[in-house]
Amino acid sequence: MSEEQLKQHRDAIDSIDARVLELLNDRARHARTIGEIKGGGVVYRPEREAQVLARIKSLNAGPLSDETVAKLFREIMSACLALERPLTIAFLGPEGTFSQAAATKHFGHAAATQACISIDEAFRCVEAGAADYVVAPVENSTEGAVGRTLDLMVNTPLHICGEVVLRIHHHLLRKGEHKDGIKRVYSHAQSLGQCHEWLNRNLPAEVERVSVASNAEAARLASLDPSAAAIAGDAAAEKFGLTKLAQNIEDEPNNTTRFLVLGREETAASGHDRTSLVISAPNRPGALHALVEPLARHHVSMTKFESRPSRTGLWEYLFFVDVEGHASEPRLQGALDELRRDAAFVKVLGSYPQAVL
Ligand SMILES: O=C(O)C(=O)C[C@]1(C(=O)O)C=C[C@@H](O)C=C1
Repeated sequence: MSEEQLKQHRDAIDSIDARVLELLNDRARHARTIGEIKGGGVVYRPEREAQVLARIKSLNAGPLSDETVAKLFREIMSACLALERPLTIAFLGPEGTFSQAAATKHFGHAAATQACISIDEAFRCVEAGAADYVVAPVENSTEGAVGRTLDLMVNTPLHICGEVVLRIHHHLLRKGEHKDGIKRVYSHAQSLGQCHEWLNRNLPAEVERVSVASNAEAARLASLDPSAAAIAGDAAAEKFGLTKLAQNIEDEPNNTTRFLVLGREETAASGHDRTSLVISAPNRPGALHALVEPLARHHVSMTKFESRPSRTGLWEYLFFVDVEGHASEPRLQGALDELRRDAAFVKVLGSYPQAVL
């Protein structure tokens, strides 16, 4: 390509950038006015954000991929929302955890993130109004449910307002380039589980596996201890200046974690929603069948069913159920009315848009 052709295309890009900039600020002015109309009320509208992103994907004619344009618009909306009022998102810290990556994926980079020492603390922070939303892991495709998040949802006054699905890549990290002399590997118990086979095959049996509060904490400890390594993701590696001795060491190639977003308000229907419930059945034959039967009869499809001891000291279980649709839809209302009549305990944890990104 000649210099002349190159210049022509760069001139075209310069003039397009000027138009894009003008349009972005036009959009931002509208968002700021919307913020004024909201008059100090709730600024974040998950159902509207999901609709904007879904529309952008459906309008997209390429060559940029649907995923790429959605990510760009995610950031544009994040910046527009920050003009209305900047949000603070509580997550299980320290900085560099997958929970923080999930928070940024969902709210964009204009939202501030607040590291908390535990999932309990992150919930409390939002319940007390010290942060706007909490992002908490709820299930991993390899390791299953995150029990603490499920337990906290039973009693919290917060409502689920969104979900984030994050692809999880783990790396073996260390200060320095050498694999020799590793005496222990730090990581979160879930991550040690997700890399169990790889560790068996690649590290001597005497290397101790030490579970710590988070992957980022594991990376911090490994950065201080020359005889240690950590299993953690990219963000933690970067934050603590660790070298990747081995990449993508998760046993399951499609290792993903689903996070829930909770806030103090309920969310309106977006048209493509999910509802999470927790139900408990009396301990008698056929009780469980009686719980799910109304869902089938009202044509409500179930996308998750998870049981968990109720922690009352009795031998009873709670069932965490996800269904398609919003609790305000008539078919779901019908099923919920029947459930409330028959079950020992029913709580709607929230209706929220299904993940778009
Ligand atoms: O539509 C709104 O309510 C807005 O505030 C605008 C906007 C956007 O940038 O599109 C920003 C924040 C909301 O969470 C949803 C959408």
